[in-house]
Amino acid sequence: MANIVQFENVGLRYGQGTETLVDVSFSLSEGGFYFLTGPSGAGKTSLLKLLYLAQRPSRGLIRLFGEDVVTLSRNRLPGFRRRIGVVFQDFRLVPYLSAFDNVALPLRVAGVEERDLVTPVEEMLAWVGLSERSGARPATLSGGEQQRVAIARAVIGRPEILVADEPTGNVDPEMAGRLLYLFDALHKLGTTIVVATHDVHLLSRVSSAEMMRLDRGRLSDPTGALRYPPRGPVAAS
Ligand SMILES: Nc1ncnc2c1ncn2[C@@H]1O[C@H](COP(=O)(O)OP(=O)(O)OP(=O)(O)O)[C@@H](O)[C@H]1O
Repeated sequence: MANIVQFENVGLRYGQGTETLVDVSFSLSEGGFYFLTGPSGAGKTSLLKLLYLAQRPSRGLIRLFGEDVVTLSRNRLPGFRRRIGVVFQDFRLVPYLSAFDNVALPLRVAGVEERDLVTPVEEMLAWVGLSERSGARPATLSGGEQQRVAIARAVIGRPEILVADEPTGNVDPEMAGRLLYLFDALHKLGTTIVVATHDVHLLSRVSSAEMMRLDRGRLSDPTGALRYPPRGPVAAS
């Protein structure tokens, strides 16, 4: 499998302080499933931000889809960002938009015609089990329902990489199981999945996942992702 992500000696420094990420080097294979773990403050969110192009590194090389993205011109960034879906821990749904319109947002931003987006949005809402809640605003949805809207929005544009930051932080174990089921379904379709999590239960449930561990800004295995011991297949709850 080709490398879809490559970091070489990446450093990230916010302001004048010490580096938050130090000499981070790893590569991710296309179609892989990766967990990023490490204690609070280790730099997981910072690493993900580099990956989904919300932040540029202070030094080092980052290649996405085979291209150097550190020196990428501003006008090419949106095209790259569209290839990466992001599920934020706090969902970041637009509060005044319905579930339908939140999921439709990336397609509208990409210029998809209204008549062409109804079917994919409805299919995506059905996939996450929210067909009945299509017209509901985020504030009237449960935390788990909001999260499923966030996932539907992240994957509606068929991203090649899906990044999720602490996706089980706000949901109960049953919801975490459903979430993993959705991620696994996407993984089976060929999407590369990267999930930052503290949730040891989650880590034990994807037998094919590889694990990366950050500690004080350094990857504990600088040569790349470590294979996580298989513990049986993903179970849908
Ligand atoms: N925008 C920022 N400006 C300055 N410092 C920041 C910024 N974002 C993060 N940091 C600092 O970088 C370090 C790593 O933070 P980061 O959020 O990446 O860690 P994390 O591993 O995701 O933590 P958690 O598990 O608690 O979410 C922390 O010391 C944090 O205070």
